[in-house]
Amino acid sequence: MSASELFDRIANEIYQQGFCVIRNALPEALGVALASEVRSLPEENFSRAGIGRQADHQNIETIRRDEICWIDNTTAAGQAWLLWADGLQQALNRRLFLGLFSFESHYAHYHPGDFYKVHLDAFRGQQNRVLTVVTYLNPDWTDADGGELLIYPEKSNQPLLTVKPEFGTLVVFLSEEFPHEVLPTLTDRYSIAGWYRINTSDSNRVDPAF
Ligand SMILES: O=C(O)CCC(=O)C(=O)O
Ligand SMILES: [Fe+2]
Repeated sequence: MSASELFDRIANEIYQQGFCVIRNALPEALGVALASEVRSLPEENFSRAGIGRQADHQNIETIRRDEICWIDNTTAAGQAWLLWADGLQQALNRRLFLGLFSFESHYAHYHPGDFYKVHLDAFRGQQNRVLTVVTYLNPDWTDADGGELLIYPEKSNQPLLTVKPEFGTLVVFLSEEFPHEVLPTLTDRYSIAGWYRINTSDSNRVDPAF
């Protein structure tokens, strides 16, 4: 699938249903570079992620346990990823007039036993995170490894989708509309989670939602 075919497919599915899951979507060489980088970063580059300004440390650990490292363009892999994400941003803006303005993303490492309970990536009305993008960097993932992403409809606890965190799978969804969770993983689980924002007057506030 060419980049433009892939971006067309994402745009169509976002337009029609608000989410899409595509296997083997990430360009192979990019996935390989990212999978290798995330495993070679020093442990101290990763830190426990937060969930909200009020939550204390203990609370956070009952909700999410992953460790994250924000991606910038100081490495070749980071640069290639941000370029790819920019291509997707431009394609979605051209096709859907979404007005996506900026992109932020981090590597996430879930150690065995780690999870992320049901949550939304953005709060309605705050117009901060508009679109979530997740991709997985785990070659040889098996069903026994757990760690699935479950995506729920807005008002139901029956999952719409179960996604295995397999290398190259790409998940895109409207951040305000789909509660989702990561089931406990049994082995090390590596991914990237990213968000496109639109340009609001408060977009320069530090971490408005999270
Ligand atoms: O890794 C995943 O499957 C989803 C991660 C997620 O929901 C998040 O980081 O907000
Ligand atoms: Fe999320």
